[in-house]
Amino acid sequence: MSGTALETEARMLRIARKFSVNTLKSSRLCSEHMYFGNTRMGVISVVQQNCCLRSYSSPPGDVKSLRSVINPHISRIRNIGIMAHIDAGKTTTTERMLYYSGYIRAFGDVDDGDTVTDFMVQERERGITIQSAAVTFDWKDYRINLIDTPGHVDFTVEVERCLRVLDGAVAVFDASAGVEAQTLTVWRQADKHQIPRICFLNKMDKSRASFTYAVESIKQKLKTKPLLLQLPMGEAKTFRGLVDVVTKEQIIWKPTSDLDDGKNFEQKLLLEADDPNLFQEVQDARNTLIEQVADLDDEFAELVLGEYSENLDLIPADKLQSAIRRVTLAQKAVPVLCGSALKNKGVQPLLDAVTMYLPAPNERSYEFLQWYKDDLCALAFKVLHDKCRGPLVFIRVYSGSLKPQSAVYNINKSCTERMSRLLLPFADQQIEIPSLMPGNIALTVGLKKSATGDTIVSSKASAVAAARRAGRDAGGEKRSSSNIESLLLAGVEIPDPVFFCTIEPPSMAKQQDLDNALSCLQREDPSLKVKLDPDTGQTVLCGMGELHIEIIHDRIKREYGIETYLGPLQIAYRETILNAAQATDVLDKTVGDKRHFVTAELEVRPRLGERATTKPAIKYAVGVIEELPKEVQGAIENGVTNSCIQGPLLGFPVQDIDVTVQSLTMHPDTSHTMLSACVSRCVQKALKKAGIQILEPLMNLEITVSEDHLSAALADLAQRRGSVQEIQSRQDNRVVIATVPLAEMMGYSTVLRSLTSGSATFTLELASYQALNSQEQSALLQRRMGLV
Ligand SMILES: Nc1nc2c(ncn2[C@@H]2O[C@H](COP(=O)(O)OP(=O)(O)OP(=O)(O)O)[C@@H](O)[C@H]2O)c(=O)[nH]1
Repeated sequence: MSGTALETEARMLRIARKFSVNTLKSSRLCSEHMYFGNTRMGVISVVQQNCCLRSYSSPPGDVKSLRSVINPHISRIRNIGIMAHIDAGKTTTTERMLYYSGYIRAFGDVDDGDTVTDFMVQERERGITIQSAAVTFDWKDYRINLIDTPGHVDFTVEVERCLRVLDGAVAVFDASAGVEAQTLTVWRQADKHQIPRICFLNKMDKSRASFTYAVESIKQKLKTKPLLLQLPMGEAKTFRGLVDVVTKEQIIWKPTSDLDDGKNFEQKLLLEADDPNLFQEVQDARNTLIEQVADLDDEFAELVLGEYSENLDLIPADKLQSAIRRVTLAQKAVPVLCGSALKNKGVQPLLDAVTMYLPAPNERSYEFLQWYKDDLCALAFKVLHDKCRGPLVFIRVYSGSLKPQSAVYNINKSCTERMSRLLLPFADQQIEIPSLMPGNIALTVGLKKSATGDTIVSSKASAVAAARRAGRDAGGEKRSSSNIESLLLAGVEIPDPVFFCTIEPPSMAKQQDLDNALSCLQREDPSLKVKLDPDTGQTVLCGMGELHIEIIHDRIKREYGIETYLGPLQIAYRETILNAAQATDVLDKTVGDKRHFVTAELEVRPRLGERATTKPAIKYAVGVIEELPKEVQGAIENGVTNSCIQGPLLGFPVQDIDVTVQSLTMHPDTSHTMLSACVSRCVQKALKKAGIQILEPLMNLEITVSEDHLSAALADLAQRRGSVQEIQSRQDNRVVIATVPLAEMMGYSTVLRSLTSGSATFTLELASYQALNSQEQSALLQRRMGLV
């Protein structure tokens, strides 16, 4: 056998063996990743041969169809996210989806730490999803790109980033808890991105599961119209199946004697004789559904009032399904399904609903796409670091196409990069493909500078052409360069971190390694910020929560082998101004034979009533902007933005200010760097004059606690400057809704656990920034100066 043939066979054996492994215990980041050949032909031949190796284990049933579906028709693609509160069952549901679609031979168990999508060591140990993992699989004739998103609020940015590339989402609920805090947060994020959703009431087998309660909480808390497409047959211990309200078919899972994997179920029309009460319930539910849909969809209303007005029973299932699809896509209502992922019930109908009711990529509209026409526009939405192949970047293509071995241009980084390979992330395998078409998602190899959230286009010329179109189509309105840039970007808004701490390597010799590790981690996770403390020269980590920083610390140790020391965790305060103030600054420097001369006059003003932002609004007095070339404007904007990164009092970011450039004169030889420096100094002067107010992060806190421990939790909250807004009942528990300053929440999880014997859970989410009173502000100043 030739060397190549031997290699191919070895590869085939490895592939076959890998499919037969029931549990995927090794970390996939370090494991050898297999390629199915470099060319399309290679893909076909290896897959065909592999299909013959049935004695090892059959590969996923549909792998052979890869030949025809490397780039399925856009209408057959579903880019779907699964979102929910922590522990609602997203990972378990994903595993079941992969199993039923044939991409894994046995499902993993979150509790045993062997799932496919939770693959980082920390995720397996802690049983939570930290980084969203994108997984591709086929269900019937559809390509599903599924993204499992994290439930912990420290990783909200991960959720936001995923929502950007999704066309639809499945919201998973614990049927015994209904809508929980994090679901609400993610739901709002999905509203912001206008993502059509379906709801899956999971855990119907749990002792306190209640379909009615969960539906009611969706109605009340999410302020949406649930469309009940299924009714459960039994609840808790008696939960055994579902009735499809649209088709009136009952689906009952029947375990075989040796296996209860949920593959075996009976689907048949529900007859009155089977269960008269249930039959009537389904009949009523179908009529209600028809009325709801007719209220929301004119086309369907015509059918109901016309052809079928005499007998609603005669409305064909496919007409009702099409109407449900239209109202779901228009986000006028949300289909609701139910099941138990753990007990293997309800996941196949959920997959059918995903393909039936959620949109294809071409059914969504994205504003930025109009500027690209048919040119490539893609978004890098996730970066992984593979020890052998370097950074792997997950990309979604919106328009145009992507090919391996080609150069692409990153708008955010203003650089051209070369991409060597394109891979489809099929379950835990990656399959090399020759091109990626609009609407699809893939992994790229070779992009070294691209980070999560970057927009990728075919070339600089294409970016310039798009910018020109965006500027030209502005309808006479003058847009600043940063406005045009934001129009072109498919990127994600990253909230500012609320916690920070210093991080030190064990010795100076390891500093370089630590810097490398941190820059890799930052490319993966843009919510992690790293900066250098200008006074002490120490590296500072800024993150979204205690858990976030803890995980980063852990990953540096495990993945990069560096034992680091973290300083005490501190709060990321903000600074703002109390009054308007003006300042003038003059820079006059001669470097070599060049004279750099600038005079700048600026005014700073508090911005009222808008969403808190650290991005200063930059304005120009009448007559100033007309005279300024674009590059000079860019340098001024740079200077203003830089001066707001570190406020004059404690060095925290400055928020909510307007800066007006009142006059500016400069010598023609002046460099842009000198101009920025002068503007920056002038803003700092004005800020100092305007009076600085320190702001602290105020958090929304939701504690779910049993009645017996409620008073202990409330007493503790009072000590933390907490303000209780509402106490709700949720089944046997109480839910405390409060706001509390983040500064009072250090180590809260440990305290709450001991106060409530581990029975309470909580979620914490940034609400706003509130002003410290003068006593608190001077106490903080003293602490920061080391006086107390
Ligand atoms: N009774 C019951 N338990 C379930 C069901 N689905 C999941 N679980 C359990 O609920 C726990 C959380 O499940 P996961 O799948 O990790 O939930 P998740 O939403 O992915 O959690 P995070 O990634 O941490 O946000 C595990 O102990 C599961 O075994 C279900 O249908 N019924």
